Amino acid sequence: MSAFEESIYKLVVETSTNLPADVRRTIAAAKAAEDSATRAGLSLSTIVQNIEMAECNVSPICQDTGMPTFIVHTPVGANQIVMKKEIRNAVARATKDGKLRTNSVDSLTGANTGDNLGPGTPVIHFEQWEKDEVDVRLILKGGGCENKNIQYSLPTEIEGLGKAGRDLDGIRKCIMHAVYQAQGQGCSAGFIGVGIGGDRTSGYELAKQQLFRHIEDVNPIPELAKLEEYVLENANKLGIGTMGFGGNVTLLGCKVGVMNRLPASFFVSVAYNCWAYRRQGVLLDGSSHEIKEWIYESGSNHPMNAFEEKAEVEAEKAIGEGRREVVLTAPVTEEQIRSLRVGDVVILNGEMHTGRDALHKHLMDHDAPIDLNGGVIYHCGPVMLKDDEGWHVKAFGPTTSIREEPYQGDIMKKFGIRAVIGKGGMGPKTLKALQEHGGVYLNAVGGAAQYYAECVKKVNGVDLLEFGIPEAMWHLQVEGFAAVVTMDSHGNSLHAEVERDSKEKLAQFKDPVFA
Ligand SMILES: O=C(O)C[C@H](O)C(=O)O
Ligand code: SF4
Repeated sequence: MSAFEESIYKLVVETSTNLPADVRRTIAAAKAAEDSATRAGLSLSTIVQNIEMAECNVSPICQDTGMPTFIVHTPVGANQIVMKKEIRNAVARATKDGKLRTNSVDSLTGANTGDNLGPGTPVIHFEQWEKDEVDVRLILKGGGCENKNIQYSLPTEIEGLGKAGRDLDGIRKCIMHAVYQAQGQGCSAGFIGVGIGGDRTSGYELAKQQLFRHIEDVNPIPELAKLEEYVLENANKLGIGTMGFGGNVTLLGCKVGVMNRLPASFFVSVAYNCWAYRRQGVLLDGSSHEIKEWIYESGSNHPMNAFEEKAEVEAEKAIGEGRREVVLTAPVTEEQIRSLRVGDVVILNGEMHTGRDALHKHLMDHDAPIDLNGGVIYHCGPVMLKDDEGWHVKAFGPTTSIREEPYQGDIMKKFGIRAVIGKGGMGPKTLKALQEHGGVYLNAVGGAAQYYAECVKKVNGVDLLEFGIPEAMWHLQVEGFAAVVTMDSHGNSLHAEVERDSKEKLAQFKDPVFA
């Protein structure tokens, strides 16, 4: 393997497994700002613990290792064709080693290429510069937060905020709304990059580029520096909180860039990134292609002090403060499920089955490959590796549940499923089905892929592997899998409540600020 390929491989592994110091500092500050006994506080403890486990296990922080996006600056005359080939080789190797999930899927057939290579993946942008070194930056931005990106075309009318004109105040309203509409579904607390201007394509690109800035930098354009500061301070007043559980911290960073536009267009493009803000970069020697320096301060040597004992003490404190903890072993009964209420913490033992987009669609008009009566479905596309002894779980966090809203209620009834685990919550159709059928929705901590992988004691089997590793139906024996009841069989939904409250709070930002 060439030195360039080796350096890129190191960059991929570091980006996927070790959150940089600036991100860690920001998350640690969020944790300090949140009452540790609340749902949001407990989730932040889990997140912190997960970050340290990922570094220690050299395994993905989150199971969704995102769309690998490289920005490469090369000296004039460097062979970019060879570099591109070697970047692709490094990505395929990192996938084979379980550092990246198999994330490249044929858009029409759904077939997974298995190595992250395919038309359009990975994304590689080249630029020449008049320096001797090669600068390679990588961002791994997952699908759940990517789905929460949003683009506004000014002037417009924004729900809760009224008219947004073609000025700084209109831009302010777009950004506040962008944070609101993400709720917890992009694994808040998140970071946003904003692109003002451009066309629809370059505007989004500019927004994503902002995510390469250092969290602690200050925007050189004074108006934009003020805007960033304003958004960061005020978005946290929306009360959405970590995972959309409600709380003091909703946004961890806001970076705004600007470019020219056509006279007729005025786009504000927002790229939403989850707390699992995985971006790193390397500066390579121009001739040896060895790593000279890392662009972002390493997360190693920045322990976040989340030792297991401490998280346990916090969990006990939370329970002491009136939160119920219920231990359940799957399969579960209707009676057990009907006794659960929003706010209860469920500790699950026994077998669970993964199922996401392909499986839900499939189950609508096919039989289930196994008996699901009293069963637990986990919205999760894990990272799995196979060796001589069989399959092993490498990362096991939840995926965004709302995508299954059209199917979930029907499938629960059809197969007698009693519990669904995921993140971000589900809508009215599922809530109604939970009530009629006797079911529960449990919210796990999004992105906490190492934390949950440790709960898996055995891989019992797999069905529908032809859907690809993330979409297959994995049957897994778990122990001590903790999740919070956020939708119960009595018609209560924490998600609906937080959305309602935050919508009311959004209205306080209606009046002009940057006149
Ligand atoms: O695909 C996934 O595993 C998760 C996705 O990033 C999500 O946030 O829903
Ligand atoms: S699951 Fe959450 S943390 Fe992971 S990529 Fe998706 S949005 Fe990010």
